[in-house]
Amino acid sequence: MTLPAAPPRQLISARYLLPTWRQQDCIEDGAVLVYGDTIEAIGSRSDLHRRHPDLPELHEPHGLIMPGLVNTHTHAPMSCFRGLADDLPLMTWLQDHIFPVEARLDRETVRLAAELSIAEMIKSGTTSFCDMYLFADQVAQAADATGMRCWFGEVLYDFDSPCYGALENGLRLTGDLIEQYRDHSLITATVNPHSIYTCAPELLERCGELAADTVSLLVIHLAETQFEVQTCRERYGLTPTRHLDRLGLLGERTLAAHCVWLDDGDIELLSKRGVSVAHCVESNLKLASGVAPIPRLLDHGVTVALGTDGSASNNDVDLFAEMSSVAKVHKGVNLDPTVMSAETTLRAATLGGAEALGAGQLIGTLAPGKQADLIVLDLDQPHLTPLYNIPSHLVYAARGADVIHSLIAGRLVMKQRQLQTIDEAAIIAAMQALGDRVQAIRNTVRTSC
Ligand SMILES: CSC[C@H]1O[C@@H](n2cnc3c(O)ncnc32)[C@H](O)[C@@H]1O
Ligand SMILES: [Zn+2]
Repeated sequence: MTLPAAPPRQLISARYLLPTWRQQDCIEDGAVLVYGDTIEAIGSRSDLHRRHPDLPELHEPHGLIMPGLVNTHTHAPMSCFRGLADDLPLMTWLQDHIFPVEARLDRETVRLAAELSIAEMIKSGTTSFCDMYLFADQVAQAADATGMRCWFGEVLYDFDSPCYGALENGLRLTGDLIEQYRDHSLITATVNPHSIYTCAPELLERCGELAADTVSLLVIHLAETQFEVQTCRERYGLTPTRHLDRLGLLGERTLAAHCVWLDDGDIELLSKRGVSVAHCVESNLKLASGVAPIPRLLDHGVTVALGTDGSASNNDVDLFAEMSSVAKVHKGVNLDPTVMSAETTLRAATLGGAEALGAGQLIGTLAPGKQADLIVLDLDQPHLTPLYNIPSHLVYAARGADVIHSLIAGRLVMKQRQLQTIDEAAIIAAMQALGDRVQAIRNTVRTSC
């Protein structure tokens, strides 16, 4: 499918415009003036109409325009393993079920499954995602073909990879991908050591050096389970966070996924070093890993963003569902309904995500000069009526399926819930066929064990 070009100048307008995560910033009968991939102006519809009377306009009289959501931790191709193994703790799930089938993955599967997740993300309001996986160039190609904004990286660990074979090749591949995508406007390559329990200290150090030398984001799973903390203490006498710090990996371009098991010293260290946290509450709940101390991290000034993790541990990539879970879980575990307010949660899903990816100047809010990454929701729905407070509805009542239009860098990638850059029916049919092949692989793996 060829990508439709963005009209040079267009007006997107609706009943409400929420340019940030704050109710006080809401503009009634608002509009966004888009010039190419950039926001030229935001304001009242009547004012922008008066100044630009003849522009093409996408108007939703019952709609809400808001920033596109940012999913900061995904394994997009894991959509092909959705529902394959559930109701297990992380290490059993990974070692006995996921790693064996991943060892037989190929490029075509990764490409198809990544595109399926991108379709699901766009249909639920996400306009940017940060992905770690095998055959990661296929994730980048899927993003490129569909017009999605993406940070991606090839996973690095001590064992051989079905993608690059020996580790040395993986480090070289990562460097090459960073160079290859350096000038791409929507896609950025990152450095991705999997975790402290799959990467030896030497590998972690080399990843830190590569990220520093190439000024790249370093993404890692950190302190996800009690098992990880215990293993790290036994092996290195340190918590996972202090272990990474000793190896020089904690800094402003570090994005740590999960961060469930942190002590006070770890939290202070993450704050001091400027590390951002990708909070994946639904995956952590489903794998029974625990609940990350997000209110305490926020109190310490840590940038908190949201991630869904892969579709095999969530089991979807819908950030609206994630926001609802995030806001409620922390109230429940802290016995305090004031923590993780709707506005705080919405910030984490938008500007927090952008900041975690080093793109706070580019995306995450709607403002002149920023990229035109925005979504439009249909508010004319029973579950969104009446309306007193927009962040409240977005976090506690809205669903991904309420998103009707989506623009990424000024390009309309979904119009009236029809994907414009993806042949949705074809992808679903292909994935159904692939599911049968994955099942066959799984049966082979099981009988050979
Ligand atoms: C090969 S890229 C990513 C790698 O991580 C595995 N994975 C998926 N979810 C998690 C998680 O929550 N913690 C640790 N590792 C995870 C995935 O299966 C891939 O192997
Ligand atoms: Zn993960």
